[in-house]
Amino acid sequence: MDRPGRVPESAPPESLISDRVLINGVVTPVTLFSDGVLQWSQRGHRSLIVEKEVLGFAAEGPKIRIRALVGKAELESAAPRAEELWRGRTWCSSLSLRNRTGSGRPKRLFVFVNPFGGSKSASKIYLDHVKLLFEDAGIQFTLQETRYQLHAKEVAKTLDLSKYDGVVCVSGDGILVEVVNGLLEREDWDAAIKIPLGVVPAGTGNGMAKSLSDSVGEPCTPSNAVLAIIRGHKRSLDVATICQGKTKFFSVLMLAWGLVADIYIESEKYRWMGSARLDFYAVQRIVRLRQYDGSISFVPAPGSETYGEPTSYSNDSEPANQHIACAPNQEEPINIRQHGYEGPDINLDSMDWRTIRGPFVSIWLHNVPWGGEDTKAAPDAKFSDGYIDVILMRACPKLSLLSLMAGLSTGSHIKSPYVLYFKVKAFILQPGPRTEDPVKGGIIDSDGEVLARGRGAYKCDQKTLMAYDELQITVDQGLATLFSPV
Ligand SMILES: Nc1ncnc2c1ncn2[C@@H]1O[C@H](COP(=O)(O)OP(=O)(O)OP(=O)(O)O)[C@@H](O)[C@H]1O
Repeated sequence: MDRPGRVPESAPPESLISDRVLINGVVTPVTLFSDGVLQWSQRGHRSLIVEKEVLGFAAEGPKIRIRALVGKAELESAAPRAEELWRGRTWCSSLSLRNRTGSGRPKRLFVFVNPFGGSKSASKIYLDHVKLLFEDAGIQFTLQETRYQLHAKEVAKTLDLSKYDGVVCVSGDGILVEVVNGLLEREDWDAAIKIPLGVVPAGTGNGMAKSLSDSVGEPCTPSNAVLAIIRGHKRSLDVATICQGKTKFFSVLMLAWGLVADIYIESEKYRWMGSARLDFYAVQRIVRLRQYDGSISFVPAPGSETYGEPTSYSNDSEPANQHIACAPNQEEPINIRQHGYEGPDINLDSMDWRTIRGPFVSIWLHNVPWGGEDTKAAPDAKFSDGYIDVILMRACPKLSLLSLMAGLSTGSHIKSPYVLYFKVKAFILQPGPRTEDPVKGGIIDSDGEVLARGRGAYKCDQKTLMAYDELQITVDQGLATLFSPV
């Protein structure tokens, strides 16, 4: 608590309660003000903003234990220490009331931990940061380790949400996406999707956690993410519905086709390299650059109307069977859901569509600015503007492409003359074959899930949710809710 006291303002807040109490054995005058500042004198003026810095209180006989975060170093490293012992039950109830009411702090949370995500550090992050801070904040929580792929989605589909004030994912983005898909596949999806979702970065792809922390200029650390959840601030998040006929996937981060998808997915074979695999494989792909035929159509957001040529809406993505989807190279169809959210209720026919024809190097759609902790893919993306950002790359000299890819960490790639960057309300992707090898198709990836693999693409014998064919993407503004630093 080594901070100077409050800077006096012209109209000072009222004192709610004031007393002389024992702090670490020393009688000290303390005041709680109406703006939530707790101020005392001990070797100079010192203060705490109750709603922001105090995690919790506990009455211990005649004493109160206050648990607070004290200083940046502790905030970034580990759990805070229990700080001071104070006297008086009136204080306890005043502080608790201040701390709990109005701020929307969660009291009961359901916590997923993926022990196998990223560098397998989620369990340690849970023990070192999440568990301790939640305990200090007096939050009750239920822990669920994910045991297999899609386990989190399964649990989210049936969880009794009335028992919780939020669902937290100690993982990469993959578990968050599973939870969103699970919630939206419930019959009560419209109530279920309102539950606030928290992300504590513990995977390889922590794009959502990074987007949240960067929006307030904080480092993307587990402690910062946990504190944001404890404080209980919330923000809305757009959800994109990707559909092919009746098959749907709900995305909160991104969709990639072409170079970016090829780098993410094909570099899996170099997983042993850690995150360096992406840079290593990106250079390989740029040296032997592929281009893809195909086209995109979109409803531009205001300000993006000059991109592409006018066209009319047509949706040819209707597989024969209404409840199954089957990629052309698969023998067995994948069963899909029959209940739940069907996507935003908008009349696409009546909208002004535009189109751009390939060949393309890459098509990348982004919902939030960061695709990972080092990838500022869509610098202008907003959590809930109701639009998706499109980053379109055309063929360009290899050196320019290398410098463009290097600019991904700062977002400067969008200034390249070979990149088009604009916002859309709805989007249709018609993926085609590689220009230099037309018997081969590409990969379509959304939020880490391979949605479709074309003929001859990497691991094209594996099952995918959709066929390498036309996909339609629509955005539902602010459908989901996130715990957020502000
Ligand atoms: N016990 C488990 N064993 C194997 N895979 C799991 C397990 N639990 C969850 N998964 C899968 O791990 C994937 C990655 O999850 P997570 O969100 O933690 O990390 P990521 O950063 O998105 O990806 P990764 O770390 O794998 O690159 C998810 O798709 C999830 O289905």
